[in-house]
Amino acid sequence: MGRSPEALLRRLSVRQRMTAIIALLLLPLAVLSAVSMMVLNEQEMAFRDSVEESVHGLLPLTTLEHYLQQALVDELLAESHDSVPDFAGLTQNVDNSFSSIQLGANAKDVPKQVIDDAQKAWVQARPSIRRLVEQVHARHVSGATASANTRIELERAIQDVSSARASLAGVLRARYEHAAAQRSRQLHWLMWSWLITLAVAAVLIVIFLRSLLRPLQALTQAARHIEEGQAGVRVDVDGRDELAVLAECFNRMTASWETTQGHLQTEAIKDPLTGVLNRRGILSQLDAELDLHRLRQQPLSVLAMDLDRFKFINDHYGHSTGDRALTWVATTMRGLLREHDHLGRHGGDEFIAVLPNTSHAAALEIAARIGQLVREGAAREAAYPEITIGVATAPDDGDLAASLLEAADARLYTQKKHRHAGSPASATSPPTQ
Ligand SMILES: Nc1nc2c(ncn2[C@@H]2O[C@H](COP(=O)(O)OP(=O)(O)OP(=O)(O)O)[C@@H](O)[C@H]2O)c(=O)[nH]1
Repeated sequence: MGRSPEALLRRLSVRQRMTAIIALLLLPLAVLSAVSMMVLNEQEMAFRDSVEESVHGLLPLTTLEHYLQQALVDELLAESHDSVPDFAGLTQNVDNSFSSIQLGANAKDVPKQVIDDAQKAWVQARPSIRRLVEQVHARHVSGATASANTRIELERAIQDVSSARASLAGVLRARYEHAAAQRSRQLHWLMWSWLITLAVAAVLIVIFLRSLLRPLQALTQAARHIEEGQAGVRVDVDGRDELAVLAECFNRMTASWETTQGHLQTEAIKDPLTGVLNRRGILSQLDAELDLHRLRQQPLSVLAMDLDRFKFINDHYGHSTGDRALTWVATTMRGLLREHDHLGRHGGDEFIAVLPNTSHAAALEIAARIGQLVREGAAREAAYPEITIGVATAPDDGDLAASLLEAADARLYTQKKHRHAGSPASATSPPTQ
């Protein structure tokens, strides 16, 4: 697994990982939400300032321009329904507007030259406008008409106010566009921040979930393999988390189960008295060796063995002496046979030996050696039996367990018959007999 992020994560427990993942997700999301709120709030305030600035800057100039134009139209008669504007108030608003724009100019959002030009236009126009407003006011009170000079002055003042208003509108538009561009950058920045945070969160969640799912999948798969009967199934133990502990337990449990199963399987095919294979074990080995024989086309021999006068031993020396005799015979035969030969107790005082890759002649020799060893034992010890052996070989006697055992049994009982009739036959009779 190496030192992948998943492997590093698995050094922490699942509980620690969950806490870390929640902290890692919640912290940036909380910070990002707070920053987003601040940015949006700031943008709203900037927008409100921009509107107020437009109202306070442009409205007085527009009012003045409108008033002077009205005065021109009325030929300075000042109609009774048209009131004189509060010049001082309007002037103050325009001045405030310029000073706030200049403050903003420090932030370099509008070229300074543009603001200076607009302010110059306003400063130039202000005295004459003031004077005109006062004149109009005076005439309004007295009802006098305007002189030609006043008209010219009035037209010039209108021009000055109009140019000041246009300049101011340009400044405000430039400021608005600058602020709008900034807002758009901020929104982009916020959008990317959210996207990156969510992408990182998604990657973290995927790594976290994989660090949980992978070991669970490995455990599930291992359990399935065991269910299907596979042996030696183990899961990799990575990290130090709860799932690693579970994997370790699983492996220990599987190993112990396999050991128990091995013991049970061995016990199931073992003869508890003699330690050689029991009937089931020897027949199953015979089947397995016959499969190999068919595959490799090598001869396979079977010895069917029956102890002689065993009933007599039991009856005269007791059952436990009979047991000892059985064990001695089994141990003697096992010591004589090759390691890959199989020996089993077929039942009572009957034994079967399965000799892979053994010709009939070789099997007869082995049978003769067994017979001789057992006879020697019986000669030494009165409570030991003798033995009769029938030999059969595949493929000459067939290549099925039943046919081989039948042939070996038939030869065994032929010899037994001869023995009981008092003319012992050779244990090494050829299978053709
Ligand atoms: N001690 C002991 N005796 C057993 C065991 N299993 C079977 N027997 C006895 O083995 C004897 C087998 O009978 P037989 O095959 O007729 O005995 P035998 O005297 O060898 O007869 P032949 O084979 O004709 O020579 C019986 O007396 C069974 O009770 C065992 O596990 N222990």
